[in-house]
Amino acid sequence: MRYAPEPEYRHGRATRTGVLLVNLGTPDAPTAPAVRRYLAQFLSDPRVVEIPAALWKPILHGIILRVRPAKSAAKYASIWTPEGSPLALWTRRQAEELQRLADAAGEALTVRHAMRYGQPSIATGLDALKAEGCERILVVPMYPQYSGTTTASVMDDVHRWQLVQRTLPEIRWVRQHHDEPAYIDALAARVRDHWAREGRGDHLLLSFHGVPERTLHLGDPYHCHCYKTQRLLAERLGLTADQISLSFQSRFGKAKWLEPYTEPTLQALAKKGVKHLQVFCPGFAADCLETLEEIAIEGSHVFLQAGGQRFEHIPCLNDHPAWIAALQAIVRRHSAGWPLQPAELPRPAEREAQRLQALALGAKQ
Ligand SMILES: C=CC1=C(C)c2cc3[nH]c(cc4nc(cc5[nH]c(cc1n2)c(C)c5CCC(=O)O)C(CCC(=O)O)=C4C)c(C)c3C=C
Ligand SMILES: [Fe+2]
Ligand SMILES: [Fe+2]
Repeated sequence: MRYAPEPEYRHGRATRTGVLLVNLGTPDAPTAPAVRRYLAQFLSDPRVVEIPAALWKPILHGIILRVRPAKSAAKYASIWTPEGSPLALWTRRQAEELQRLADAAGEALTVRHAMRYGQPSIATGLDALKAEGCERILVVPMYPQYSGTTTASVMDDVHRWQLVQRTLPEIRWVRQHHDEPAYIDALAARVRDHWAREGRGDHLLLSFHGVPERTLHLGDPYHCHCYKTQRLLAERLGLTADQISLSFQSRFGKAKWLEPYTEPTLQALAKKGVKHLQVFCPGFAADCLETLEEIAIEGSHVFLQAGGQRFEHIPCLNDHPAWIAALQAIVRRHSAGWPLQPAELPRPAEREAQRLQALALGAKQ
């Protein structure tokens, strides 16, 4: 059959609005086989690697998936928690906390989380929301800065799910939130919290995930979004141009990626005389391998080796209350016009009228 079976349909039940928070995904375990499964799905996505499949598949299966899983698994092992991968646990917690805020406000929202690669899948999340009576669903890719490599891929997967639905919910999505005031406020609150505990460093470096440079020339707005986030955050924190800068991390492969790269930037800052460096990753909604291993562990080594004296990684937004409140604001704005209150029950006066009508009908028979 072409279409997935519809959930049991109940007449007259209250409909709800669903929210699906979607992040990238992460392996199930810090082991080479689990990382291989994850990377095979991730790196086969043509949105992520824009090399013709005939050229890319032999490289992916012949080289990358033989070598990288063991190396990456060792890195994952260094940041793994008793509750699993940090990215998985923070994303789950973000959905739980947003649900709690909606419940407290009396809003008929059902919040779930999903992962673009690995589990829980986007299809599982959408199936569950539909089965819970959500006739309207807001998809929130947890990427503040839009990129074809990430945000668009989430929507590809949502569209694949839609192709096999007989009854479609109304779907909206948050394309980007890199300049949303509530997001900038949450970033500023996170940095100020850190300053209150550790003091203010000599310099604040914002490290964003990189993408191949050619995507910029082909029209991807990611690079501009990162710079705008930096400008707005600097304004909100009252930092001048020499107190804050931006770099791009996590380069993959041989091609040129967006510059400046994070690693040489860390060395250059130390050489320039920055003693106390604080690094913050506003492009990651949750701490993950790229922030906890690449920045907090490796980045720290690089900076100290180059002559720096003190290095701190400022945690990502994770479950910071200002960020959950920002998510609530983003959801409210994007669901404007959708009923967020539970479907209204008949009011007493209407019920009385119905009772009288029923009596009158009965008397006529
Ligand atoms: C191969 C190209 C890659 C592109 C393009 C890319 C873009 C991109 N990624 C994120 C966010 C995350 N990436 C993470 C891990 C990760 N990224 C790549 C490759 C590309 N990313 C790889 C191969 C990996 C896996 C780890 C490794 O083997 O090095 C993560 C962390 C996942 C976790 O489990 O913790 C995140 C988050 C963004 C935002 C982005 C484009 C803007
Ligand atoms: Fe990545
Ligand atoms: Fe990395």
